[in-house]
Amino acid sequence: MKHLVWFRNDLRTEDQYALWKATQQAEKVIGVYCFDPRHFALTPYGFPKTGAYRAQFLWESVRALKRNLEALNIPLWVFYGEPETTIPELVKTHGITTLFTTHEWTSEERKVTDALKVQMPRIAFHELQDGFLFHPEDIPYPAAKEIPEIFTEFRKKCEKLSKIRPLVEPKAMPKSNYEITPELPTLASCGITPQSADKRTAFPFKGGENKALARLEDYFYTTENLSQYKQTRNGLIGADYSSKFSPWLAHGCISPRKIYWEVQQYEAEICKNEDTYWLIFELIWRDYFRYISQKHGNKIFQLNGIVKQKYEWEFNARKFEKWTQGKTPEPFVNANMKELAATGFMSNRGRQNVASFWAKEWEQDWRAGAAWFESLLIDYDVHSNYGNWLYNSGVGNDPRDRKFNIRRQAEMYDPKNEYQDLWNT
Ligand SMILES: Cc1cc2nc3c(=O)[nH]c(=O)nc-3n(C[C@H](O)[C@H](O)[C@H](O)COP(=O)(O)OP(=O)(O)OC[C@H]3O[C@@H](n4cnc5c(N)ncnc54)[C@H](O)[C@@H]3O)c2cc1C
Repeated sequence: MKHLVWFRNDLRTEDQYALWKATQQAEKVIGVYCFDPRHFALTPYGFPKTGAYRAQFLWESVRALKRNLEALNIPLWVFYGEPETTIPELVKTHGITTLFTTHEWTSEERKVTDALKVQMPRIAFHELQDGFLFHPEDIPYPAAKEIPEIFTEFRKKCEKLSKIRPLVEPKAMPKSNYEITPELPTLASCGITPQSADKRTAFPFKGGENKALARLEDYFYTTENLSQYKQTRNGLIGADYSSKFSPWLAHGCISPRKIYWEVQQYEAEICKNEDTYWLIFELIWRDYFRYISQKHGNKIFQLNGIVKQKYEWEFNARKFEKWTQGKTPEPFVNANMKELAATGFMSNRGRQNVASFWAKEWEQDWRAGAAWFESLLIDYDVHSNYGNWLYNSGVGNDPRDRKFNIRRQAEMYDPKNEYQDLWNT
């Protein structure tokens, strides 16, 4: 059996189900990653779907994956091209019989997978559920339509009735499995001009599995910041107010299960408190939005979202420019938007405020805001981004439908104006 692992948002070797399965009883295993030109095209709003910060992080993550696979004697083929064009050719030249990949269900990803299946009818496709904390087969909801609309209900039932699966390791292949493959296409060939993040960045993010593990080691064991996580997570400045795991999770450089088991170890060895639990709590939010997107499908991209109530929305291009450039009447919103534009990152507190301002204060089409985040964020993840935008815009899973008082938020979370001074002056 000759196996191909098609990597997408799962750029790791440890605890990666598609790779793990592919390396069981295989005669040959190769990997493929495609920088899909459609991911670098312009959105209808006129800015790129993938901006320079995320593109750079992605490129670093793919390069790291290639090295880590090499250590397992597995070659990684990397193309700039659509998977529907490049993969069938690779399958033919390598006599591949079976394709392993992570199951993706959002419409753009689905279209690509389905087109590929049509083109390769003789290839056995294994799409594995991965990237969750609670595996879909282990949750107490047999069908996606049964996922509750209230997060707390989901969390409590999963915590009570589901177990987190142990980690899995791929098998190394014999040396004869390896073949030399071309270097990665450059970012320039994807139409990206590399851009370095502003020195004021909260974190100098670098892509790849090893960097993810290094951050985990640092945040848990070197600094023991995990012991204060719940108290500091609403911070705005610097590396350590929160874990900064999101870009690695979004690209699949680390699995949420790995983080979960590491928290268990930390709790056994160093300290167990509400703060250490809270990181798991937040990872459950991440899972929740994945399940919500499975449940509601394309509704998560639609103006009225998943609620029945209809709001009046407008799209004013001048307001959009002011919001994206950090030129609104609200200094706290401006500081956050400038940080995003200059670094590709923004704190969770900042994201909630700028989203609320755009959608609730100015009552503008929330999808434009979500598209801007998609372009800029290093940690862009379709489920978390659209799920949170729906939530903050009053068309998602927030039973309270809140609007943030931005001035009050700035007083509470930036009482000495340090954050606003950092970005607004
Ligand atoms: C409007 C809006 C858009 C967002 N878009 C994204 C996105 O595209 N990608 C993304 O990963 N997160 C998104 N978030 C969630 C959250 O802001 C980030 O995950 C978090 O700020 C990342 O920093 P951290 O890793 O230090 O988080 P930590 O506070 O250290 O949390 C640990 C992990 O828990 C998860 N998590 C925490 N908060 C949330 C949340 N509200 N929703 C889902 N998962 C969460 C993340 O995986 C995060 O890495 C968005 C939030 C808002 C309000």
